[in-house]
Amino acid sequence: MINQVYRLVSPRQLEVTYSNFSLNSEHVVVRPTFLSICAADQRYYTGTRGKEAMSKKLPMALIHEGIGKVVYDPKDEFEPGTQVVMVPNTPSEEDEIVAENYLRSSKFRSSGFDGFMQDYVFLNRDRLVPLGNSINPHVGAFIELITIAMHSILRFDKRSHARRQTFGVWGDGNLGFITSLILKTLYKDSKVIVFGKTPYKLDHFSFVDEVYQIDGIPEDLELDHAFECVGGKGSQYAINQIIDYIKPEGSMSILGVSEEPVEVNTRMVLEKGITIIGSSRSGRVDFENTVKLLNDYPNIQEYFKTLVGSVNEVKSIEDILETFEKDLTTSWGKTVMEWKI
Ligand SMILES: NC(=O)C1=CN([C@@H]2O[C@H](COP(=O)(O)OP(=O)(O)OC[C@H]3O[C@@H](n4cnc5c(N)ncnc54)[C@H](OP(=O)(O)O)[C@@H]3O)[C@@H](O)[C@H]2O)C=CC1
Ligand SMILES: O=C(CO)[C@H](O)[C@H](O)COP(=O)(O)O
Ligand SMILES: [Zn+2]
Repeated sequence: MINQVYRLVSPRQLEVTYSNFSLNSEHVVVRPTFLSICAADQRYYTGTRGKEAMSKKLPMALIHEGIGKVVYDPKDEFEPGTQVVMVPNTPSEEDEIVAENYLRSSKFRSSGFDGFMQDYVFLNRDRLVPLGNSINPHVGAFIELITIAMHSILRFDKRSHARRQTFGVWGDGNLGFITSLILKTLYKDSKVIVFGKTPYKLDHFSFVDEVYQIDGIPEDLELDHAFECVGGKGSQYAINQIIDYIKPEGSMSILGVSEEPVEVNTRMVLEKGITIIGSSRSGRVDFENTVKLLNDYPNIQEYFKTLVGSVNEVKSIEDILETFEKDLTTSWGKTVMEWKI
């Protein structure tokens, strides 16, 4: 079977390549339906990912957030038409301590391994999680980003001390929204405070207890634990502000990706005995937990719908380019592609 793969070859330049796939293999074949653009895809698309990574990882198909429908399963375990979310992390070994997304041998789609911008995606059987019919497909498109927050909260829960009166979340964008919403859902008795830069964005966080602009935080404010969901240059400022406001022995989860190393006030990390928890990507179990969360708390989906920035029909390479450019100029929410190419 000839499959068309839409690969980024250099910044802002895509090419169609044709790859041959055997239907007799073990892979389940999925037709993507709704895809969503991640900040990581934009770093490759615009070429800001850094020269070395660009030359090492390109050409490749972008996008690691998406859902689709099964079109062919050689073992007939998935009915054709089954709605599934695709897991971008692809492990090749198991470890009893190290999770699949931290194994250096794992491949991650749209990071040196073809992502979901293809006519058909050929996936190992365990890289699909059935969605059922009660999940809105526009929200479904960015389930992978929800799994990132779920994964980091699970890591935090296992590693932090038990006092959870107040959580701080830095970042008034997509990941900050998702993380604070899940914290508010899972830790009902805890206070969640969001810290951001833009009043218009902070207005979307109607479900949290308090929001502050980062230049107007009360001096006596204190937090038990905090999540950094900023990334880029802003993450240095956010991390150091967290160190200032967190109580001794609190945990700080870092999720934002920075291209350059950031300077951290290690003296105060030591003096306060802060636990720093790095968190990257997610694995199958996080997708299962996330689908369960969306089904267990139908109300949460209503909030996630407010994170859908736009839904764009994609029928050609020009449409892909237009959608990536539109995403760059969008200040709020996720850019979703309805994949009709
Ligand atoms: N660990 C992981 O596995 C994953 C990490 N990420 C990373 O998480 C980061 C956030 O992603 P996403 O939410 O989609 O991006 P967004 O751009 O939507 O969100 C970041 C937000 O933080 C705001 N901000 C900037 N500086 C500060 C600051 N000092 N304090 C508080 N807020 C600040 C930004 O405002 P403004 O735009 O005005 O500067 C923006 O609104 C990115 O680096 C992304 O790559 C994403 C997915 C997975
Ligand atoms: O977005 C992500 C997961 O959803 C990760 O941040 C992304 O995979 C990082 O990868 P890269 O090293 O290619 O930037
Ligand atoms: Zn991502």
